[in-house]
Amino acid sequence: MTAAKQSITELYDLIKDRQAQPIPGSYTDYLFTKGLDKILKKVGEESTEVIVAAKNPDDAAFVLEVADLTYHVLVLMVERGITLDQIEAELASREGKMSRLKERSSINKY
Ligand SMILES: N=c1c2ncn([C@@H]3O[C@H](COP(=O)(O)OP(=O)(O)OP(=O)(O)O)[C@@H](O)[C@H]3O)c2ncn1[C@@H]1O[C@H](COP(=O)(O)O)[C@@H](O)[C@H]1O
Repeated sequence: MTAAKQSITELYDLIKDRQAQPIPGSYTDYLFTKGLDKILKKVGEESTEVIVAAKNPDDAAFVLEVADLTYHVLVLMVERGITLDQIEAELASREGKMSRLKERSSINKY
């Protein structure tokens, strides 16, 4: 049996749907109702949780935190009216470009 998957696009569309047709009591509706500051606070919290989880050997906990952050970033994008197409276009514009890798001097002054 293959594991169920939800694509980023499916989740984005579901969140957009929740914005257009709110379901009172749903967590997504709660975030949209609270507004940008609350969504930003959650993105900040979830980012920190990803960083902490990445330091630990528990892969399942790390995956869970990355999924939480992904969901909250998608809510933020919908709130700001940014589409996945815009992100994909930005990523595509970088394809094939040489990264500017060069020796960097070590930082020894604080
Ligand atoms: N992917 C997610 C998802 N990831 C995380 N979360 C919610 O994010 C919250 C994060 O938990 P926290 O403990 O940090 O936050 P909290 O204490 O519940 O809330 P705060 O008071 O801190 O805001 C939890 O309530 C999770 O349920 C999500 N809620 C919804 N989705 C997806 O969105 C779809 C629509 O969900 P509803 O909006 O609930 O219908 C669902 O089918 C899912 O696919």
